[in-house]
Amino acid sequence: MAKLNFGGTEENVVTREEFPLSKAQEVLKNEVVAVIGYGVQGPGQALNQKDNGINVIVGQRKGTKTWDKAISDGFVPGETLFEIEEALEKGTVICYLLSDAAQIALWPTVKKHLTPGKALYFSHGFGITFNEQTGIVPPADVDVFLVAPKGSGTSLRRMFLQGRGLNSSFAIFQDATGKAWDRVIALGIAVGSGYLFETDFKKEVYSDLTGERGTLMGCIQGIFAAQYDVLRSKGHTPSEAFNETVEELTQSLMPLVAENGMDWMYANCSTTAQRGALDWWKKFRDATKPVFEELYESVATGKESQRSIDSNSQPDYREKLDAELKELRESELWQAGKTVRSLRPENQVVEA
Ligand SMILES: NC(=O)c1ccc[n+]([C@@H]2O[C@H](COP(=O)([O-])OP(=O)(O)OC[C@H]3O[C@@H](n4cnc5c(N)ncnc54)[C@H](O)[C@@H]3O)[C@@H](O)[C@H]2O)c1
Ligand SMILES: CC(C)(O)[C@@H](O)C(=O)O
Ligand SMILES: [Mg+2]
Ligand SMILES: [Mg+2]
Repeated sequence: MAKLNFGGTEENVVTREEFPLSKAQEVLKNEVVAVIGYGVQGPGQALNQKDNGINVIVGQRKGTKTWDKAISDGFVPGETLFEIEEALEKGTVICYLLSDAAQIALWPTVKKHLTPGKALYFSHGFGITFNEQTGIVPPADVDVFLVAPKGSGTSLRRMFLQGRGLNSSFAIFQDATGKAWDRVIALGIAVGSGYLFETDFKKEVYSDLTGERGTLMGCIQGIFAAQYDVLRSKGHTPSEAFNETVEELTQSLMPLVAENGMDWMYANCSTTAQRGALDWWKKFRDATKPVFEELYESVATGKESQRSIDSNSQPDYREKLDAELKELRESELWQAGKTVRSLRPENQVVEA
């Protein structure tokens, strides 16, 4: 494993030079990788493995939309697409990619098929770390590990098709066969990871739940809404408020941050903007830090995982989720965004 220096701290990272795809194919040549669940990560990971020449099968409930999606993605019923229990029986590696809440209900069935020497693969530390809430306690004679792509399953697939990889975390919880390391790294490469960063189950789930509730998703919507509301209340038009809050950020400035860091983005803006941003960022940090502390505490005490389990186990959770997403979509901010997005050249309808 390569040791890389991250701002002064050395960490273990597996690179594709060290563990090329040919090595992953060799390690997995006698394995049947059963991907259970075909939501967001399922398709990305299953298709990337298929394209990488891995013997991958999908386990889904027949008659569901996702079963049909797996067929349209090229999985063949009876050959590479099976009912969940059949796939569990055939698989030597079980990639458990149902939603975290759904993993609880299916666990007794999965456990039944975890015969000695098999591997149980997660893309999250959730089920194992919060096992008092999930009841997921694997038998001692199977390998248990995770590869958690740090991004959406949609991005995992898109970046793979572009010939790039998405960074993933990996962790081993249990090495029963003595081969867990080779197996997890081979799977990490096979699902389309660029680089694999070492962690443990608890750290992965604590950071992941914090990140998605925080800067990645929850916080960003919160600060967008706050700035947009202030601009609107001061008489700015929706388009001006949206452009100044979201469009410029995603289209112009974040790509610069992604390319070369925050200071470089700042340096490519006016001295006026730089002065203001340098004066104000610490105020925003100090205002939000207590909220992040509260969030981390809520994750660490198991409150967030319990809330996720409770709400996602309701029979009508999908309808409730859709209603909340609709409220967001129909808010003035995102309706203004829809019109602004339609003006991008790639979204212009060309008159015949
Ligand atoms: N979504 C992502 O991009 C992402 C990224 C990194 C890690 N993860 C992790 O990967 C795993 C899978 O996440 P996901 O977002 O793909 O899952 P998801 O929420 O999209 O659900 C996956 C599948 O579970 C099925 N499902 C839901 N309830 C079910 C039930 N009761 N019985 C049987 N099947 C049921 C759904 O139909 C779907 O096919 C989770 O552990 C998640 O935390 C997800
Ligand atoms: C894509 C995310 C937010 O990183 C993932 O953690 C998820 O749960 O979907
Ligand atoms: Mg997550
Ligand atoms: Mg994540």
